[in-house]
Amino acid sequence: MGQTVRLTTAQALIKFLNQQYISFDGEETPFVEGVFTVFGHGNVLGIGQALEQDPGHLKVFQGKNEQGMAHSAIAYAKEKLRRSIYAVTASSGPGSANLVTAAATALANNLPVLLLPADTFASRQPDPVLQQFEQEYSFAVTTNDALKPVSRYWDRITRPEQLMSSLLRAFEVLTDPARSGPATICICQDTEGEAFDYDEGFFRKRVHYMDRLQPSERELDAAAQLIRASRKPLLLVGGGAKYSGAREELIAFSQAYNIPLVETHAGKSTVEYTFANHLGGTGVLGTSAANAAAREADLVIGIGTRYTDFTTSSKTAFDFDKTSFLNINVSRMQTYKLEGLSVVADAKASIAALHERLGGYESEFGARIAELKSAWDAERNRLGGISFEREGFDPEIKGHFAQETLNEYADALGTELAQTTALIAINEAVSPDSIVISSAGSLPGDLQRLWNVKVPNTYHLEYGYSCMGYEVAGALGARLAKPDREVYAIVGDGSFLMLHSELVTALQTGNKINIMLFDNSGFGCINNLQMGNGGGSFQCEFRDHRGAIMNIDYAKIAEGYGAKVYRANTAEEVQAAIEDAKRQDVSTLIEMKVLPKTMSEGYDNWWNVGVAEVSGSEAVQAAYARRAEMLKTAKQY
Ligand SMILES: Cc1ncc(C[n+]2csc(CCOP(=O)(O)OP(=O)(O)O)c2C)c(N)n1
Ligand SMILES: O=C1C[C@@H](O)[C@H](O)[C@@H](O)C1=O
Ligand SMILES: [Mg+2]
Repeated sequence: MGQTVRLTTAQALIKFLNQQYISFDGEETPFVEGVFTVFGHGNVLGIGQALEQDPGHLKVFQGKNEQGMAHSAIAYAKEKLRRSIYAVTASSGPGSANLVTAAATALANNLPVLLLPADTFASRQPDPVLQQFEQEYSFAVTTNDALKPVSRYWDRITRPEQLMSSLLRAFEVLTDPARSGPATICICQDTEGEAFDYDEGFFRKRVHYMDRLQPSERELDAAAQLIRASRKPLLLVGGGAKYSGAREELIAFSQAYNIPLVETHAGKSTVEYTFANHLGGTGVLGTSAANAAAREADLVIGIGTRYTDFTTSSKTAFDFDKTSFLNINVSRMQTYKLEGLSVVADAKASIAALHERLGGYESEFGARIAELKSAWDAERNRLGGISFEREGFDPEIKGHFAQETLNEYADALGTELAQTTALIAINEAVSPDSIVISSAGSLPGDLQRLWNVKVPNTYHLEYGYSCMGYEVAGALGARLAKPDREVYAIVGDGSFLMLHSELVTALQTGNKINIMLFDNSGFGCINNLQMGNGGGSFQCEFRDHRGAIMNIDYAKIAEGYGAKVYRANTAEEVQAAIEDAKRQDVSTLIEMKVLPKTMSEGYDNWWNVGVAEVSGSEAVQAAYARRAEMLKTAKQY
């Protein structure tokens, strides 16, 4: 052993974080950008002391809610294509518990984040320490154990020297594209302040290489053979393609062999929609063009996709009798799906290598791609110009609300604005390199279908966990990653109510975000789901104890925090507000009252949801029968 340096566990942690670098395609950059903190007794005297004494290059932010700040950290990593992270420290007990949702969000989306919740005392001297719940069957169980199932790596530090092996393992996971996710290191609150003579070698600069996993010759031969045998292959672009930076290879491949390209939420904006062969989002929230191409395809080339239910319309989007799958993914597990041919490799490297093997090949899609795209573009135009009528209005979500109910909403909210019209107006008004971010409710569907991307990597949807409350916090993370871009959080009233406290952090730190608040006074998409499956309207509208539709002044709330706010209830007002918001340095909120049932829906999609098998309602029985019929056409696994 060489020289040693006497540090507390927390000081050693911060020193180590400063020395981690990532190397991707030959470019070497620091891996840990900073630390989000909510201090409590569990971490302020340990990690807090260490950061106050010497943060090194780490930026330190004071979060307002542990889940919120962890969402900011996750969004930052997503925007940085997983090549840079924030750490998040929480105090023990409730602070740790608040991290669970965020950890699961990171896990479902394969996004790296280092979680550092404090734990109870290693010595157990003060037990029960404040916030220790004393599980009777084991004092070793603490709130932090709830993070185990939602972490890619989890450890508890009860002695200072344990930190060394733990951190090495955590960073091995955080920098591995195949297993990227949350690494959680829980440090006992007394241990944080305990000192140890650390080997100085532990704090030397360490470079983590994110090498591109190359496909094998066998994989490439088999894949090329499969494509050559296909008449109508389809490129399905998932998040892995985006993280790998495969845009140019995908465009060249698609162009060379006239193969249409469709995308998942995570893959969206890897290739801009202005590319001629791009048919938009696929699956439950897909465009008519993408879903038609998927049904016609006899080979799906899935690139970095998890094939979620939303992507596959619960395994009904394809004609499984004739369609095969070629799955390119750095995760071997993902390549096994849908009986696909596995290529366990990096997307960019694989597409480039396959391109070289397909000379002379051409798909049989011919002019069909342009035909599908122009039909969809016409439909999108229609959705951008929906105008509400007081009589005989036929909303996109049909047969749920009678005209009187829609009129009641128009009166209560003082609006006639349709959601699709508002969203397309926003798409046209923001500068094309802006980042748009969302995660839950009905807006992801409209975004997936209607948000036309002109600049690559400008669409940020957390739809692995579809966690309400990600939008505002995520916008802050995206802004930290791209400080020169405008960032727009596209958020429903329900999601805003669930969690928006990092707006205060954005205002406090001068990191401008724009919140586009769609207020339809309710959990709109869930109301659609219940009513679309035979139910009534039950507990999803925001009505008060007298049955009146609630009209909440969200703009006033944001104004109270210090944001610049706008109220915009027509497409023109929305666009004018955006123009003014662009000129602001401060964070903004644009409140739009939109009518329920005016989000987009349909286009040959299906979602398998758990309809009641037994019910006194004929409508529910009918919904159950429809589901049973659809399941007959679905692939079972
Ligand atoms: C944390 C969390 N809780 C519950 C849900 C289930 N859920 C999905 S969408 C939704 C309602 C969303 O309402 P809002 O944000 O107003 O969007 P809208 O559907 O009205 O556009 C709910 C409760 C979720 N996705 N995330
Ligand atoms: O339950 C859900 C239904 C989806 O439509 C929605 O987008 C998502 O947020 C969700 O959780
Ligand atoms: Mg709503």
